[in-house]
Amino acid sequence: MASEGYANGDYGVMSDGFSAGALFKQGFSYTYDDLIFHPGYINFAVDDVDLTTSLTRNIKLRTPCVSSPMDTVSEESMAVAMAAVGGIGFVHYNNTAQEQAGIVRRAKKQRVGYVASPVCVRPSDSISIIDALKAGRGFSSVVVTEDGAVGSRLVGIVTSRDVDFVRDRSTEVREVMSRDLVTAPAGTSLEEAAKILIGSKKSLLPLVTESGEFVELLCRTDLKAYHELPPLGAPSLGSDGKLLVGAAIGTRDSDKDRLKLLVEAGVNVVILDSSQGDSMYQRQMIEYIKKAHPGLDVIGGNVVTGYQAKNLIDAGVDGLRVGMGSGSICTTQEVCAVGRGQGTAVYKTAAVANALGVPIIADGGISNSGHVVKALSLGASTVMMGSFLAGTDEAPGNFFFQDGVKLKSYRGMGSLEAMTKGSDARYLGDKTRLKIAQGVSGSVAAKGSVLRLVPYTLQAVKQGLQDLGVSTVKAAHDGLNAGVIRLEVRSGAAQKEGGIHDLVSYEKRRF
Ligand SMILES: NC(=O)C1=CN([C@@H]2O[C@H](COP(=O)(O)OP(=O)(O)OC[C@H]3O[C@@H](n4cnc5c(N)ncnc54)[C@H](O)[C@@H]3O)[C@@H](O)[C@H]2O)C=CC1
Ligand SMILES: O=c1[nH]c(=O)c2[nH+]cn([C@@H]3O[C@H](COP(=O)(O)O)[C@@H](O)[C@H]3O)c2[nH]1
Ligand SMILES: [K+]
Repeated sequence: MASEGYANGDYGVMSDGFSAGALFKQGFSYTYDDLIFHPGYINFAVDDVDLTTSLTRNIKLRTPCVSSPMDTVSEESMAVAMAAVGGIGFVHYNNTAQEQAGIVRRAKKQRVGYVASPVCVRPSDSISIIDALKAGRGFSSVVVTEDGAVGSRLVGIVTSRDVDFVRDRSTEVREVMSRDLVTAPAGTSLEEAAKILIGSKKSLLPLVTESGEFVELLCRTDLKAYHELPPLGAPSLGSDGKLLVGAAIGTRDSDKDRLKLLVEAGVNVVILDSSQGDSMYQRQMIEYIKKAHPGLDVIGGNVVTGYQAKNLIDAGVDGLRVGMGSGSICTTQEVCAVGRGQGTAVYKTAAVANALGVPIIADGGISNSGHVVKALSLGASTVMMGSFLAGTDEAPGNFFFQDGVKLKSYRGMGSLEAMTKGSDARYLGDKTRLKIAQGVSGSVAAKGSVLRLVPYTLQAVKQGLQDLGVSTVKAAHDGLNAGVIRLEVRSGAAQKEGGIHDLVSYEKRRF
């Protein structure tokens, strides 16, 4: 029984499934889960898959993952970790401009492997401070400096071994601290510092300036953890030679002052953070930034249509953030009746933006490696993740337990909780504004370190691209445009079949 394709002699290659162009013409809004790709031909090894991609017109990344500018996702540790794995973090702006710029400045200063913002105490502090640190932060080795801050003269180190058997917890740190210290000169390479620390058999190695000021800290526990991690590869560095760090700002007049501080702090790229980016506010802001800070890349959004994308590209953006209502904590589609299924949104915006040389960030709705493969294959150059990265060691906030499960808080930036905090800074205490929530506040399971989660996820993404028969992100885009990559919509039953089924119990271990 010859099908139309067979009759043409293509044996179904080009008539099986749909090209993206044909599939997305049908009037439905598709999510990632609605869609499934046909496998292609594999003529390369999985390790030959290269995920190098573009974040913006001018910024390239080795890893197509970025962290969302949300206050339960992206602060200093996340920005450092995302750059360490070859991606980038976007620092949120639900804080004062000074706080945000401080986070950017510290993240950019950080060297991968060294402790981010090491805690210091003063010699006159009581040792109960160590008890509090152990309870709240989970560590008990700290550096003692004259002023109790980084940059001040190093005088000692206290570890739990120094304070274990001291009954009087008001005893001053100076009485118990170790003064016999092994140090390394400021600027020592990680490799060299690691050798010194391992050789010393101590738990901490402070790096000090010639005049004795404490500047950086290497920790044995971290070193052990790194040793067990997949190799991280080269970090994302800016043209300044420092870690690449992004930040979000709004489109109000006050955001111009915020931006000035961010630029002074060395920010490499900014995102204009809005649920509906095709606005006069955003156009005015883009025009302002391009004049005031001509070297700075600007990402506009969010958008979900080709029309919106074209408008922001005409206004001068260097990258676009795509997604409206697809986020795990989003209620925008319910509250405002606008948005789009994320699969359709990525395809439709990328079709316009890629042709004009502007990369797309697929933002929201990423819950597994398959979603990353789908986003990249539908035209995105990077994916932005909120919930996927919330709950990692590097996300802000402390872990807590609920019914025996280890959790961290995660909330939408349009949730009442986030707005109430941010409005104080953003709207200068305007409590008369009617606040309508477009997001919720909740929690997510603990996921370990970004330094493990992202590399494992990307290995799965590489396997996905290999199955599709494409070895680069660009090849995926080209294959989709040429109609060589074929896809179709999964029925409800097909989606069920594609998931785990018919088991009485199972354990899902991802890696
Ligand atoms: N991606 C998504 O689906 C969604 C994301 N969110 C997130 O929630 C947060 C808040 O989003 P939005 O409420 O869209 O923030 P927004 O700051 O863009 O908009 C808030 C309100 O302020 C107005 N506005 C903005 N600039 C203005 C100016 N210069 N003068 C006067 N009015 C101005 C806007 O039109 C809007 O009514 C963001 O972090 C966003 O990413 C919220 C909803 C959906
Ligand atoms: O409707 C919304 N209300 C909110 O309060 C909100 N906060 C964040 N976002 C958007 O969701 C993205 C993160 O989504 P995921 O958790 O699915 O990765 C983020 O990157 C944002 O685009 C929101 N959307
Ligand atoms: K949603």
